[in-house]
Amino acid sequence: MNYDLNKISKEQQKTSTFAGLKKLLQLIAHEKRTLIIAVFAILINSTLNLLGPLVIGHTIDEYVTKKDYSGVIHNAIILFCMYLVALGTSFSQTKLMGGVGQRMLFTLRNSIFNKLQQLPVGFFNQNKAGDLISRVNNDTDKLNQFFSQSLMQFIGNISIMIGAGVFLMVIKLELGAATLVPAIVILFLTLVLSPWIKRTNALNLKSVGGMSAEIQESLNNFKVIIAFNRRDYFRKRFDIANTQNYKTAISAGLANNVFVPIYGLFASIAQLIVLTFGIYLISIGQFSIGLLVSYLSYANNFYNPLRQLAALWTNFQTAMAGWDRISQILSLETDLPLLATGITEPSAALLEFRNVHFGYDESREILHNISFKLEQGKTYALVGPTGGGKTTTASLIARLYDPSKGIVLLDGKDIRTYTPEERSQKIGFILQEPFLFTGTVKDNILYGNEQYKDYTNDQLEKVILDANLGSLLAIFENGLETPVSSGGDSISLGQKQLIAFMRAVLRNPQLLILDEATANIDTITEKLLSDILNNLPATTTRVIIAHRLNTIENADEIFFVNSGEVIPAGSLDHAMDMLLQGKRAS
Ligand SMILES: Nc1ncnc2c1ncn2[C@@H]1O[C@H](COP(=O)(O)OP(=O)(O)OP(=O)(O)O)[C@@H](O)[C@H]1O
Repeated sequence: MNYDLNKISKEQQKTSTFAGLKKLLQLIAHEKRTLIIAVFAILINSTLNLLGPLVIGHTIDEYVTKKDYSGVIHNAIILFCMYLVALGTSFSQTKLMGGVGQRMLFTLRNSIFNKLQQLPVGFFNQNKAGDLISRVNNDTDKLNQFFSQSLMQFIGNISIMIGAGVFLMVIKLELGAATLVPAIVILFLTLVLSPWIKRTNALNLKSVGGMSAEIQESLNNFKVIIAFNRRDYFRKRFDIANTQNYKTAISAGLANNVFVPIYGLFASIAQLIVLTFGIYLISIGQFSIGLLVSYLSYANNFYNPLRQLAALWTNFQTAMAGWDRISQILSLETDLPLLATGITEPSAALLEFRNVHFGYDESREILHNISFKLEQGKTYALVGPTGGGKTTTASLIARLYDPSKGIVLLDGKDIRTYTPEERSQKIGFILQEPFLFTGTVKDNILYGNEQYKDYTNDQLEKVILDANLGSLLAIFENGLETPVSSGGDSISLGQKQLIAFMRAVLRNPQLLILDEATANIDTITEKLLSDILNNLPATTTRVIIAHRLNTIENADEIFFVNSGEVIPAGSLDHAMDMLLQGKRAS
């Protein structure tokens, strides 16, 4: 399945935008009350702004021309009160919408992060972490900016424009129609230019993601970069990503500002029309000076928001481009679905591969028609040349991936019918590169362990001793409280593997997979691990992947994994022969 977010087809993109928009509306559905109050506040604000010019025109025609200064002061006080109320409504809508924006940002980031947690390993193989981080941080912020700052200005400006347009038409129809002609041209230009604005902003967001991916990759590999003195290589790669970002940012900047002068020009043309046509109407006695002053104000009230709408519209297009990138993630379906029903048959085997085929992508099959059974309480070894398919086989046992054809049965049931919790309870997997996060040895041992999560150190130490893991814990200077950093750099690779080993064993799984789990451990500690493995409950099935054949000498059965085949190798000697015969991965 294609999980590469940068290779999503136009068709997929369309569906995901639609699904995404639906989801976006769902995200703010519970804010209905706040939104209604904010819209109400902005409508009051717009109405007051619209009434202002009418009061001014009326003051000129009724009081200024007749030199009635008490009337002027009276209307000035009314205007002042109107401006105060307008200020209050403007403040409250800003506050309300700021809250809506931040809450939406909060929910959205949580939704994306939750979605990322549900996606299968294939998704992370195909996408760069830096790009994903940029989507979670940067793209969501574009939406927040639109919701907290632009949306209400958008509604406010449109309502002022509609109101001003109505006043313009009502006061003098033919003058109103002439004043609004430039707006129709602007509307047409907006419709024509919008897709281009969205596209350039999408490219810019993509390049921000690309740059973030470069930074993340070089930071992750800084030791290798320094050791091989490849700083120049990464500098060049970053330079390319940065140049790309610079170019797309320039295009986006141009696209985002193109409307400002266009709108400005048309607003000025509209004012010229009002002045020329208005003065002509005054000269033939069909219009008053007060009305012309009001009229000019309404024309400004119509065209000024339009000018602001230029900026708001590009904000909207940027937000939508960001939303497209976010919704690409939110609309992804996992290819590891939980099946409601599946094959269930009584089986003596704890795990069975039945005619399993698998490839990481469609172009290349890694496992071809594999069938084998793992029985309860037995120890199995997977041996074979590098790249032969051992980790891939183990990954399918733990359902990190699903077969492209065939079926994996766990305890006689299709493995796809187990929830992730049930599956991880039954299967423990110690990966080649153990994952540790910042905390202590205790935090890392208890990762994902519901049973002992509230145990005190003393209680946990007792559990560790009972599980024969005491000798491993003793290797850590401060025992359970030994600090661990997320990269695991405060401890050695072998120590990391020991923590991963304790973590897996304490969960008491029915099936324990060790993928090169002792590759970085000294011979004495390896002997300790071997004793611990031998003393696991008699029902525990073990699958051991190892290059060092002495690690697997006690295995009940050895499988030779090579070139997409998993073949029973019989004895250790025979496995050794197969390896020595020079069978390499092809
Ligand atoms: N994430 C991946 N995406 C694409 N191909 C992969 C991926 N992981 C492994 N492969 C390919 O699958 C094949 C089998 O790899 P696998 O890691 O299963 O071998 P292995 O026997 O465990 O090797 P090793 O002994 O080095 O750990 C290799 O050709 C490898 O290139």
